[in-house]
Amino acid sequence: MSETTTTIPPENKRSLLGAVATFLYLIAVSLIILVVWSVWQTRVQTLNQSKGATANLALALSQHASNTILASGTILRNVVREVEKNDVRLTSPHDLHLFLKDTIVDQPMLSNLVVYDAQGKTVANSGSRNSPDATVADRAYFQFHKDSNDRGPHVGGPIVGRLTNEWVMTVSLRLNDPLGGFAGIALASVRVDFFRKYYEKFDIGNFGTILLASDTGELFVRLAQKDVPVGTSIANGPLFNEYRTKGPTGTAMLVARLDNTERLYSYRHLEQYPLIVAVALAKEDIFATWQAQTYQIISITTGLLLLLGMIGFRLVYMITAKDAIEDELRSAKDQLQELNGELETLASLDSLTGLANRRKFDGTLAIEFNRALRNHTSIALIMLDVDCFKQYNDLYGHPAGDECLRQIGRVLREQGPNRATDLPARYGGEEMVILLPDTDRTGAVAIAERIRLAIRELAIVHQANQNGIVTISAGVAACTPQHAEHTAAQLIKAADAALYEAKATGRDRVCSNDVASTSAA
Ligand SMILES: Nc1nc2c(ncn2[C@@H]2O[C@H](COP(=O)(O)OP(=O)(O)OP(=O)(O)O)[C@@H](O)[C@H]2O)c(=O)[nH]1
Repeated sequence: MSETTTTIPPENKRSLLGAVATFLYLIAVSLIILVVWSVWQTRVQTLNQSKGATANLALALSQHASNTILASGTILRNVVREVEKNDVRLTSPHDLHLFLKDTIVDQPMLSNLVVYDAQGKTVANSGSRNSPDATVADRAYFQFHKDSNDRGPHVGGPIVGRLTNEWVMTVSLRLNDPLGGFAGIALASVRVDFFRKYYEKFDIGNFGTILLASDTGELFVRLAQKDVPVGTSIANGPLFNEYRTKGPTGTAMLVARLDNTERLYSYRHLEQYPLIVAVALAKEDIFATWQAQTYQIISITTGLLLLLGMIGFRLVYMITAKDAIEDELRSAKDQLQELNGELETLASLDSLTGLANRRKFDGTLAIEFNRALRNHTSIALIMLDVDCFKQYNDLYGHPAGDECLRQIGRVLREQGPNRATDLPARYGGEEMVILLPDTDRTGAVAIAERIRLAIRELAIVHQANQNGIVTISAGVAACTPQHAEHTAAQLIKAADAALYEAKATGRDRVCSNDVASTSAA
């Protein structure tokens, strides 16, 4: 029977398991790399978007501050024009007050408009209160205009307005007398609160901040959770360090000293005025959504990795189990083959004598006869029969007869075959045969004679037989088969005829015969 099951050598099984483990490991590592990469990319994107948003807002707020100052400057220019039409010293304070009062209407950013003379004393203001003895000669903006011919607006502060008592940013212009000499200043007080209210409209998260400061570091506005007084100096803080080292615009992640919070700052120095605006989003706010998404992704990835691990274990288990089942099947098949072999042997054996049975003999005779026919070799057959066996049974009983046949069978097994192809068999009853392929008549007769003597040597007592012991008679036939001339049946017939002759001529002897002479007869 041919082997049909495909068996996998153990080293191949090990390498298959190794390949499965490596494959799953690579999938897991790739998944982790992919997740880390995508999480990192999202973080970079989030940071870049925030950088863009804060930079844009800083630009918009710097524009707003510039426009506010520009508008204040335009108003002041009208005042200057009005005052310089005459000498400031000749201007009527009452008329000027009315003019200033008219001018400030519909200007919510301004808390006051004032005209000061060359000594820093108030000529007129837009408000109802006046302090004619008070002087601003000590204020920096007054000193600036006194010392400079510059006719552009000067931005100062933050200061608390003496008349309005509120924090303001000052925008001022120089007044000249007709000869070009210093005649005083016109000043607009821009409410710090105006900026604050505007900044409050923007969403800067829970911990973000917007600030407006002079470029020397004094705060006008700082919109944040923790309140810081107007006028506080942040000149030595990280934002101004950044501004001093990196230039007029920039973006940086900094930790504020005022509240110890890490923020992404975008700052911008106004192009024309000595002011800096900065917008900052807290790192905590920027990455809040990213962090939540990252936790979700990590949970899903962990789930996927666990699933992958379970699939891997299942796969390895299945491969191992398949191997075990294959091993079991193989061993069952081997056992089955062994049993089949045993059954086949049993089916071809005679149970009493242990010789081949009639079925086996018939099959072997057909095969060997054809082989002899093809190869032109001789084939011989010995047919032997126990002498007076009927009397033996009658005398000693059937069981004794069986035992006698068993002993004769053993002699045939031990003495009969010279070669592997020789076949001793029980032909039927107490008749036995020995098939001798590639053996001629002389050789077969010699074997038959040897067996006859060996059975005599058993010396099994048989009172009813001549000599008082069990003997056999044997008929031998042989031939070199020729096509269309000889058959196996003829060989049997010739051997049987020789046996008949042995019996007829006195038993305990071997007679031989030719197949040809038989078929001729
Ligand atoms: N005990 C036993 N006897 C068997 C067995 N097979 C055949 N016999 C007996 O063998 C005897 C054969 O007797 P016969 O054929 O008359 O010949 P014989 O008595 O041997 O006389 P010859 O052949 O002329 O010498 C019969 O009595 C069968 O019953 C067997 O398996 N066991």
